[in-house]
Order: sequence, then structure tokens, then C-alpha cells
Amino acid sequence: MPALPKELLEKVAATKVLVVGAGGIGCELLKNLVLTGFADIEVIDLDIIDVSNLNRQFLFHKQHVGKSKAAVATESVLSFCPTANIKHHHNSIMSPEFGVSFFKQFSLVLNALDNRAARNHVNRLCLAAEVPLVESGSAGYLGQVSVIKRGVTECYECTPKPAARSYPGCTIRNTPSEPIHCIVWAKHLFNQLFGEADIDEDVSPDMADPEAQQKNGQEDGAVDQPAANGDAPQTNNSSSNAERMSTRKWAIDNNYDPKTLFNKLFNEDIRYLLSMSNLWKKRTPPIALNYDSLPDEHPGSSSSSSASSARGHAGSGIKDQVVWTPMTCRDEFDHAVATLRDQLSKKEDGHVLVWDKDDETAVHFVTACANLRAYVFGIPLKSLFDVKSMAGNIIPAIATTNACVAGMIVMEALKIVDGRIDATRSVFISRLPNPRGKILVDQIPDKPNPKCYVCSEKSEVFVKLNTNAFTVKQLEDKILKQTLNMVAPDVELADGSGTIIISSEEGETTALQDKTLAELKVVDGSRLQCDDYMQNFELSLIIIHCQDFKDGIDFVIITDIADLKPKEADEEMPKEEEDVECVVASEVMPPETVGLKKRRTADSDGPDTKRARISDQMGD
Ligand SMILES: Nc1ncnc2c1ncn2[C@@H]1O[C@H](COP(=O)(O)OP(=O)(O)OP(=O)(O)O)[C@@H](O)[C@H]1O
Ligand SMILES: [Zn+2]
Repeated sequence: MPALPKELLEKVAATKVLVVGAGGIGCELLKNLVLTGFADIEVIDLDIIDVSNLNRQFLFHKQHVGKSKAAVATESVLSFCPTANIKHHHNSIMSPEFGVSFFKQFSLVLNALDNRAARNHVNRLCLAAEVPLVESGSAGYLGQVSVIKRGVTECYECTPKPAARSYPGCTIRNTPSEPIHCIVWAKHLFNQLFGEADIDEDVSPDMADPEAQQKNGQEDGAVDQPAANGDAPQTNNSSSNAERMSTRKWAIDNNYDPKTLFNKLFNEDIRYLLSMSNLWKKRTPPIALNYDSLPDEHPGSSSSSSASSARGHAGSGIKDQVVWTPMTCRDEFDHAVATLRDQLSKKEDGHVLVWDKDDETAVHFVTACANLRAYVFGIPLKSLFDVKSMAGNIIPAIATTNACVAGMIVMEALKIVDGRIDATRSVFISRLPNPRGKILVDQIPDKPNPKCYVCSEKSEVFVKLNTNAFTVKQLEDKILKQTLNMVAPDVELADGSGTIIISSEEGETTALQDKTLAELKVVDGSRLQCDDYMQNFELSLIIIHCQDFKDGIDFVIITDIADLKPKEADEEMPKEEEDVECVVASEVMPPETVGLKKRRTADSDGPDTKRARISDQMGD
């Protein structure tokens, strides 16, 4: 590459840059930046180096495994460019200390992240701090770089991203038909037993399954619990799913005894499913497993040779690519349960294990459970390698793609530093050459979407839900955090009462979280003022009450305000609308009936005070 003009080189050297992420793209990017002449850099990454990173994250070597990515990346870059001024943070960019004032120090932010939550967050902070952002990503052979500048280009959230693929709860809990259904169930089971338990990730038979309840002779929803299930851990077998008992509590009460757990999961629950006869009218019914008599050969195979090699994890194939026999799965299950139980017992009170595709025991647990379930339902079994890649949603990372993306980031960064934002482009690496023979395709960045609830002037979102059933906690978790990507929302009724229903201060609104919205006077047409001080982001949420939700869907977000809004009357409710941009399916838990309790007003202790409190703690 020809040397940069002197004037640009000077600008480059004087530019303060933030690199977010020191993984596959981030390592290449840091190396490129210093070689280009950038000399004032801060880098942040929350992770430590894993052995699996070494094949493509070339700033890291074997001796660095277990150390901070940000620290080692900095050290490695300084070893070949000792004059650079690089500061590192071993932390998440979503931590409160990296707020708008932190972002304002930089002339440029470069993302090298791998997840949507962090990308959304950085997008919002760059918009708030008015710092240009270069966003990037890679997936196998595909790569992409785009420039985001407030008021000039579209932001990361101007175009809704497709929802992550999810599977209907009934399929996962009652009628799996593909290996992925069993893998999802096994990951949910890991969380129920050892991790952050989520009510939407229940693993026990679902009596509310509409198919099971079809009136057809006997109503399956009304069958008596089979005797073997009488002391079932997750006694959610009423059609309302109202009486849930914690799977975790049951497991603890049984000291995580692997055989007891096995019997419950792969025998008693399966016999219970079998009693829901409607489910098996057109499907092959599952088989309940017996802990003491499992085959040591693969389903359908008459020889046990492959089985014995699999059990010892030896044989000619690569160890992780051997498919375990049902008996090996049981042994692996026993071992993994015992190990995870020990790991959990060493945690401080209230702390749990976190599923990680790079944690060997966690992957062994999921592989064993997924395969035992697959065996129960006559679904093909998968190797540890396959389960790991399916459970981790892994598209193999390719070092050369990351290298190209990192190069493309620097090219766009140089245009920004040179004051030529109009010359920036969105650049894509495609899999096959286009008709003009190009693999790298660029396009002029799109303009901001005037309807974007993140970067447009009017941040309004409509949400349809059943105010009599939807709880405050569900509003916070499913809508504000999981769907609208807020991190620490404060929510106030915009009816002049100043009632705060959700506070980002821990414990402040805990007493309200199980109340339904209707109980807090949030009804059809209510407007909620939502504020995330960490993202400097405000949003009006307008509630549309809707009683009839089906198929496990319990709310619908509508962001296309213009089509919904009657021309004159702001307060009038929008009509039914098909322009739905996001649907999240889950079950609705029956609400508790408790009375309305008014909270403090914004004047007395509003989000502004909170912001000040946080900066006090930081000492700035
Ligand atoms: N909130 C965050 N704050 C700071 N760094 C983050 C955050 N979220 C993700 N990262 C970092 O972004 C980097 C993304 O890099 P990459 O896509 O190569 O992921 P990886 O974890 O290194 O690899 P793989 O996921 O394939 O094992 C990771 O190092 C990750 O730790
Ligand atoms: Zn936008």
C-alpha cells in the first residue's frame, strides 16, 4: 500500500480511537491500526483467551491462554510498535462506567464484536456521543463493514434484524422431531439445573400444548398424572401451568443424584408424555428409558464394535466426532452431572453456572442429554463435535475473512479521519464473485430511517399485549431488554402521576414486578416513558391492549408509527395493523393479584439523579 500523504498521516497519529472487541477481527484490526500510524488507541474486551482462539487470533499464543484478551493484545502490539499509546480495559463495553462521557473522548469507534446486544449498545452510545462508528462482522466467508454517523447514515438499528431462530415451546418440551430440538432442550435443562433458570425454558412435559388438549374422546389435558410422576419435580401439569415447582429445588433436594435425575427426565417424564395420547396419533411415540438396560450400540446397528470404541473415546475417528451409544451417553450424563454439581456447590450463594460452548463438561452434559432424548424420540444421535457446533450456533470463523474485514475497517476509518464521510461505503465480502467478477462489493450507506426508534427524533414504539396478563417483569425482560435492547431501563407512567413502575436501581421496584400492567393502571392507550441512562436513550412505549393471543405469542411490537397513527388525534388508538416487525413467542404466566402501589415521582429521585449517583461512584 502506498504511504499515506503526510497531512493524513498527521491526522491519523492525532486521532484517538476506541476498538471494541479483541477477538478474530479485533486482533487483526489492532495490528493494522498501529501499522497504519494510529498511535492513540484504547481497546476493550471482556473475555480471556481460550485455546480455540489461537488458530486465528494471531496476537495470542499458547502461553497466553487464560489471560485477558485486551491486555495480551495490547502487549503483543506494543512488542512490534513500542511507541504506540495503547490503553486496555478488561471489561464489558456495556458496563456503566463506559457511558457517554467515556465515548466522547474518542474521534472514532471501531467495533469488532460478535453479538447483537453489545453492537446495539455501542450504536446508541456513539449516536448519543456523536462519535462516528465503524461497524463490522464476519460469518464464515462472508464479511461486512459499515459506517454509522448520526444524522448522516442509517444506524445499526434503523433496519430490524431478523429474530434469532427459535422453536415452539411445545416442540421442545413434548414433540421433538429433529436433533436441534433435543439440543435446545438439553441447553434449557443445563440452565434449569445449574444456570440462570428461565421460565420460558421449562423442560418438563407441557400440558398446555393445544394439540394434547384437543377434545377427542378423552381430553388429554385432563388426564391424571401417572403414578410414576406423582412426585415429579416440575409439577406444572395443570393446563394453566400455574403450579410450577423449581427443577433446581427438586434436584438439590435429591442431591443431584444422577440416577434419580435420569429416571425423572428419560423415564417418568416420557411416560407422562405417552399418556398425552393425542400427541402420538400421527407420530411415533417415544420410548421411556431404563437406566440399567441401555444398549451399548447405535440404534439400528447389530454390531457393538463401533459402540465399544465410542465408549472409550478411542477408535480411528477423531474423538469428538464419534457418536456415543445410549449407554455411553448415560455414563457421560452421570459424570457431567456430578462435576457440574461440584462446580455449582463451589459458587457463592446466588451465583450459577453459565453455559459456554467451550466448557468441556457443559458440552458433555448437553451432548449426553440431547442424545438420550433423541434416542427416546427415534431421532438420529449426534457427535460431540456436531452438538457443540449446533449448540453454539457456530459458523466456523475464517482467519482470512477477518483479515479482510479488519483491512476494510481501516480503509473506512481513514476516510473519516480525512473528513471525507461522504466517501465512506458499506462494503460486503460475498461468497461468489458478482457479474463483474467482484468479491468485495460496496454501496453508498443508506440514509437514517426516519421511523427508527433509536436514531430518529421521535422515539415511539407501540406494543400490543394483554394488560390483564402481562406482568411488569415481563415488560422489563421480554420487551425492554430482550426486544428493545435496553440495558438498565427506568419506566414511568406518562400520565402526569410520576409513578415509576420499573427502576434501574436494584430492589427499588421489586415489589411491583409480579403485578400485571392493568393492576398498575397501564391500560389500552397508556404511554410509558422509558429511559436508559446507560445508553442515554429515551423511548415512549404506547400500549395497545389485546386479549387474543395464540400459539404462545404474548406480545407484538409495532415500530411503524406513521402507518398506525391517526392523522389528527394522537391519543386515539391505532387500528389493527399487519406491519409487524417483531414477534416474540412465549407463554404468559398467570398474574398474581396484588394491589396498586404508587412509587416515588421523577422529581424526587428521577433518572437524572441516578446518573449523577453513578458518576459519583466512578469519581469523575
Ligand atoms: N460486551 C462486550 N464488551 C467487550 N467485548 C466484548 C463484548 N461482547 C463481546 N466481546 C468480545 O468481542 C470479541 C469478538 O471476537 P470473536 O467474534 O472472534 O469471538 P471469540 O469469542 O474470540 O471467538 P468464538 O466466539 O469463535 O469462540 C470477543 O473477544 C468477545 O470477548
Ligand atoms: Zn436508526
